[in-house]
Amino acid sequence: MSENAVEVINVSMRFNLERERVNSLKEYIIKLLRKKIDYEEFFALKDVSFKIVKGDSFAIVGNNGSGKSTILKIISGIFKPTAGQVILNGSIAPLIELGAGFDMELTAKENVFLNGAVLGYSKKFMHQKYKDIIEFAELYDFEDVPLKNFSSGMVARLGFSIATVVRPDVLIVDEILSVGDQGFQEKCEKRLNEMTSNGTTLILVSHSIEQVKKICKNAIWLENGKLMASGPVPEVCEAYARG
Ligand SMILES: Nc1ncnc2c1ncn2[C@@H]1O[C@H](COP(=O)(O)OP(=O)(O)OP(=O)(O)O)[C@@H](O)[C@H]1O
Repeated sequence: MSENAVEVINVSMRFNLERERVNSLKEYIIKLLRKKIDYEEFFALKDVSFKIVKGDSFAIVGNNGSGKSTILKIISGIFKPTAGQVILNGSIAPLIELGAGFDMELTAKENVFLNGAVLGYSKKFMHQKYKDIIEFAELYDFEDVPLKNFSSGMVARLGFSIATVVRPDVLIVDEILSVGDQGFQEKCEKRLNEMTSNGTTLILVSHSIEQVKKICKNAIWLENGKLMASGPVPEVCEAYARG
């Protein structure tokens, strides 16, 4: 058995960016037929390698556009990398991105079951967990309210609560903590600490260095898709702060 929960090996990710603005589908098709669309190759990640040991609390830090969400999407299998590979040992529960896994027309209750199904859990299992989910999210008075009437913080609370009610081997948390208020953030941090104490591996993306220092042991720093530093949180955060 490998001691690593995640191994990222020489991963690169290339996107094709359109160089010129196309104003309509008609214009796009005409240009496409005349082969006049120019693409610019853009590397969101360049030859990135790192390992995350089982049970670690691991942060990914870096400025806007540095490739953090892209690497999370590659680890969770949403994107296939252009080059390199990811070895994953165990189950993974990517934290529902704000709004992405939800149907805003449905109620909180309906969304819990919808998300459970998307994550592959049975209806029976979701019935057992339902009360815990609503209680942790503190949404007892809003069970039958459509999500479109929720604040973004309330949606985030529901997403966090669903993703953490089960104990996956690897949990991914992308910025979502920053949306909740102070009290809820502390509750989330406590739950994350409990989960890592029980063997879950946590991968956290956060712009709050204070939060990273509180929750995580190890980290990497990405800049323009390149790995700038990796190691214990204090060292990586210091290097990041020095720029
Ligand atoms: N589907 C896509 N097509 C083209 N370019 C993309 C795509 N997804 C991301 N990019 C580009 O890749 C780069 C890295 O994006 P990414 O979302 O990984 O950054 P990030 O570090 O998560 O940023 P932030 O801190 O702002 O969330 C950006 O320049 C972005 O424009």
